[in-house]
Amino acid sequence: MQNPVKTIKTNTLGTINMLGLARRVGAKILIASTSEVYGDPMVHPQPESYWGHVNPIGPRACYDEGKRVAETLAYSYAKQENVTVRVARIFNTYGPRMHVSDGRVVSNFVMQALQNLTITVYGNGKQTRSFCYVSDLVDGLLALMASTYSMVATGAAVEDDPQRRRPDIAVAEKNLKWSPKRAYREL
Ligand SMILES: O=c1ccn([C@@H]2O[C@H](COP(=O)(O)OP(=O)(O)O[C@H]3OC[C@@H](O)[C@H](O)[C@H]3O)[C@@H](O)[C@H]2O)c(=O)[nH]1
Repeated sequence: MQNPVKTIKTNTLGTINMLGLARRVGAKILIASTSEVYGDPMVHPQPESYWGHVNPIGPRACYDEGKRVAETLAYSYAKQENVTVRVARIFNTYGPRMHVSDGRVVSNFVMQALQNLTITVYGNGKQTRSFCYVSDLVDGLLALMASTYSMVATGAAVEDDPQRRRPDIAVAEKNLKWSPKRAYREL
């Protein structure tokens, strides 16, 4: 990632600006989200109901978390401000008119093959992706914008209440020599 700070600013502040504009002019707004909201997923294939497995401070975090915040903003504006939002989680898309230095795998391999350069397979090459041809993506986005379907939840307040929380404090114990002093029974 070339510019992590600009990446997260664009995804957060940029989305706030656009959602504010949509509210002002009464527009329906499409949030072009990403499969990256699932991080390195533990569930395959990934349904919309899956919350993901994202490293919040990893090298991709500004993009992944920025997009997650963008989705949160969209649904918050929908619930609180009645903005009509549609969120599409776009997977790896390819097709004509990709920029030669886009950097994604399909255009990289095509450019490398055309220039007789070595194909750059990152890592062990065992990773997989689902690729979507650009016209299929456009068809899907048009259908989404034309539909009345929205994922805005209307359930009870406890709908995403975490089932378990318990911190592993080994790192703080080792590096900070910190551990909690008070047990429940003393309070
Ligand atoms: O030259 C390359 C480029 C990429 N790769 C590999 O190919 C795989 C795909 O990587 P890409 O850079 O094309 O993109 P990704 O699939 O990770 O994400 C991209 O498409 C999906 C969208 O949701 C994301 O927003 C977008 O960044 C990765 O495992 C990557 O390591 C190579 O082996 N060589």
